[in-house]
Amino acid sequence: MTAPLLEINDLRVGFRNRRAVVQVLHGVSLDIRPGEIVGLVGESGSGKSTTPLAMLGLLPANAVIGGQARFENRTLDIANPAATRKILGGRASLIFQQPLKAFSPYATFGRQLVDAISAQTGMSRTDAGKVALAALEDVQMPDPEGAMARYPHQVSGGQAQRVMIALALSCNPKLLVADEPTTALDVTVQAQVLHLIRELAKSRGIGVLFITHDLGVVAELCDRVVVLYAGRVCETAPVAGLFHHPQHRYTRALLGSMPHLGSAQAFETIPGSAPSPAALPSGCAFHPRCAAATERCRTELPQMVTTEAGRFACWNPVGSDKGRVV
Ligand SMILES: Nc1ncnc2c1ncn2[C@@H]1O[C@H](COP(=O)(O)OP(=O)(O)OP(=O)(O)O)[C@@H](O)[C@H]1O
Repeated sequence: MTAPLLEINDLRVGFRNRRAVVQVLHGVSLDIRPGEIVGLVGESGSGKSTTPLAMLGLLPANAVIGGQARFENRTLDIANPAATRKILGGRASLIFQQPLKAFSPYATFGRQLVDAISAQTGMSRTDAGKVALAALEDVQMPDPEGAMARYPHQVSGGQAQRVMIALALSCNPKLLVADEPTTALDVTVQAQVLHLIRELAKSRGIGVLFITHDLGVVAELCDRVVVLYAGRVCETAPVAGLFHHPQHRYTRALLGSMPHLGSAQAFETIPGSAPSPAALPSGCAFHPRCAAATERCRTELPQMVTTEAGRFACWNPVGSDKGRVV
């Protein structure tokens, strides 16, 4: 197996407010290999966005960060966002949900791409223009030359998302963080953008961390999944294994809450709501919402168990229902 491009161990993040530090991530570990697409899923507030922002050195000044990270075999000083940015700058790119927020409405895409590429690489504007055009061709932008002359309001949401991906790819990143990039798109355009991300990751060996709350997208796109609950990884496994044999009760509940197309089976809702980081339940944070919770779940934090299929942290995993843990 190839060595990880990025490894994060025991990532802890808190946000300082006037009275205290509210802990939001409690020791998140994950890795991403070249060409691998890792999905990061979880409910709102579970820490999906905080994780990559910490990895990229993009958290605000009130963040208190701890843990270890390595990128391309170099140790990152994760507690020091400026030092992390220095190493990752130009090696990692971020795309997010609202592409139009990445661009000024007052300048053409061509001008903005050329500005960004020449600022990042020191290239002349003429050379940066050629790189920009090639990047628009790589993302299969219809009429790439025409797109260079267009303003952001003159293109569709899907096309703006392609330009943002072109911008992200123009610095030849090794790592791409995609934070819900297709949530605002209609389903056909969403499928095209997912296909594009997969093709680019595989052909260029880019490691992708894809953040989403949509398990359908994960099934279509990702190689491996990391499930977050209340700032902790509760399960991680290759996508097929996780969908067919989830171990953590929360993972199973999430899968059960997916609508099944063409199936008469009603989807289940997860009772209650995700806890606030400032008031986490004792033991397993999911226990108040879990029908299979035991006394141990209420009092003791579950330890991470590693199996051939993946890792999970649950005192009473789904596999134990059949008398065995797979
Ligand atoms: N700058 C900040 N200052 C204080 N608290 C923050 C800050 N950024 C995030 N948080 C808190 O950290 C927790 C995790 O937020 P995060 O945005 O990572 O969750 P998420 O899983 O991405 O949610 P969503 O799906 O809604 O985007 C939330 O409780 C959020 O309020």
